[in-house]
Amino acid sequence: MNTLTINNLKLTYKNGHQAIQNISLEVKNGMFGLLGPNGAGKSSLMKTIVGLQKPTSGSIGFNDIDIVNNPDYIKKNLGFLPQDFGVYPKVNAYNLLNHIAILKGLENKEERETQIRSLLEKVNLWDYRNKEVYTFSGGMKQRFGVAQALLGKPKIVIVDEPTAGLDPEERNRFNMLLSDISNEVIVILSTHLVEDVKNLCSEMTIMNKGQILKTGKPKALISELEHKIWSKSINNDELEQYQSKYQIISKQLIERVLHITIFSKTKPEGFDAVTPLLEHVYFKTLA
Ligand SMILES: Nc1ncnc2c1ncn2[C@@H]1O[C@H](COP(=O)(O)OP(=O)(O)OP(=O)(O)O)[C@@H](O)[C@H]1O
Repeated sequence: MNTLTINNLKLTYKNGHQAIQNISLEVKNGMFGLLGPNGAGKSSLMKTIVGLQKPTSGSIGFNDIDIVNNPDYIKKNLGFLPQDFGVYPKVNAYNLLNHIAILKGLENKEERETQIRSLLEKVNLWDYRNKEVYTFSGGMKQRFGVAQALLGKPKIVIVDEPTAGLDPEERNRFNMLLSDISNEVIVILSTHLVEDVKNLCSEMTIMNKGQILKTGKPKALISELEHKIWSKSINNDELEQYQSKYQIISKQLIERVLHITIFSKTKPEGFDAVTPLLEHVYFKTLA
């Protein structure tokens, strides 16, 4: 079992912006969802975990090793799947993996070949090993990204906005692959999509403005909202009046009619009960 322990972490950028404000978290093997809107501080937190920048204060331990002062330990055990690799060179999948493996320090040729073959098979790209990666579809590129992230058998894998730009089928395939690898390693999934967290993560945290607002198992967080979510269709010009009276957590146009969803511990007059979803947890937490 791997454990990542973050204690009282703070990060203030040179311009004075406090991107991380006193974060504490414990993450173990499995898929951990880091959910928050753009600018919440997710990337700042990831970059600090992987040692690309030092925190202003606080500690980060990985398997009981202080990785703020020993960033090499996390770097050796890390797989990173960025949102976008940018431009791929005109190199086929096999050779590109081989190149990355060498950069990652996999010196033994036989060991490299065994790992590359097994990873390409795992991500269903073995038959495409001689194709240049830049010709791959979005889903194939993401699966290639998983293969490169897993080279060197990392103990922690960080994935940034992984399903952006994938069609639903590719997205399912990719999600199953992530779920499969998370049995043995920590996978941190950074995203602003509630959907990905709902489908994949056994633990999650909601972050905004550099702070952790809520942490727990998605199911448990949803059940906290049982019998507290209500909806009603209203006229557009009634919105202000409802806004002043209720805690509105979302507004939606359905067939041009405005529906509001609110949080209330008791049933408000004229509202219908709604089965709570992770979306409600997210919007209630951010509200
Ligand atoms: N190098 C930097 N110097 C100053 N401010 C920064 C720097 N990097 C990020 N920020 C600011 O810190 C805040 C958090 O940014 P961060 O990129 O961590 O958010 P995020 O949750 O990853 O968002 P996104 O999903 O858009 O990447 C933002 O307000 C951003 O403008």
